[in-house]
Amino acid sequence: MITMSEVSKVYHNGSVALADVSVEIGKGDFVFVVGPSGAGKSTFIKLIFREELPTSGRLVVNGRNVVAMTAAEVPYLRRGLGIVFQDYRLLPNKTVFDNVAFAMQVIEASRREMQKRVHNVLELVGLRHKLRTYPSELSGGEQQRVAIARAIINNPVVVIADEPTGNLDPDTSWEITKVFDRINKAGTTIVMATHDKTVVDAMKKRVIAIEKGRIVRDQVKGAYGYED
Ligand SMILES: Nc1ncnc2c1ncn2[C@@H]1O[C@H](COP(=O)(O)OP(=O)(O)OP(=O)(O)O)[C@@H](O)[C@H]1O
Repeated sequence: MITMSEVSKVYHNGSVALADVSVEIGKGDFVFVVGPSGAGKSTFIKLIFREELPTSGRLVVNGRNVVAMTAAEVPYLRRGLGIVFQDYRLLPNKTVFDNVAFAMQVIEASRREMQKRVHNVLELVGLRHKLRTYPSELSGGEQQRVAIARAIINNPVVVIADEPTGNLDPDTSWEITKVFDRINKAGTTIVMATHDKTVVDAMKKRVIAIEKGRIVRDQVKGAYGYED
């Protein structure tokens, strides 16, 4: 699904965010990316959806060469990815239903099929009853559920999430993690950068730890491994 080979990322100001990273993430994996602040976790996520380009190295995502890709090809890459952020990024003037439906790539789906699909993903994240609600009327956890529904509406092969529980209390963080687990159990690869020790330790999934831009640990049933 994702193959990084000797990937480095140096920002314009000289900051070395990633140095010589090689890693393979396979279909159906559930991976936590952990590490101290400034270690390179967000950069790792940004490279996968080509928000940033590697300075050197090779990166293949869903069979696409992300480095050689033209700007016109980027939407095709992103169509195969679901992306979730810490701050939800919902459209404030659209209802829950419309936020999710808006992201749907309608090829030849009828309106009825489209509605069914939106209802199904909202059911999966536990928000079917909030269809006509606006984001400002939802709690943080509910807003993140909508963002996850939007991320999976096109059946992505991989869902990547950067600190998705960063603004949420511990109980809500756990609920959101369970939603990701449900999506993973249906076959979708999950890559989640997080500072959430409780969640990582409870889930016992693969843990990739990054420090100063380098992978220092890659465990199959890992733990968070830091005190914070
Ligand atoms: N756009 C940018 N321009 C310059 N330097 C950057 C940029 N983005 C990140 N950096 C630097 O690259 C390094 C890695 O940053 P990154 O955001 O990937 O870390 P992180 O592990 O996600 O940190 P945090 O846990 O605090 O979110 C840091 O030194 C950071 O200052």
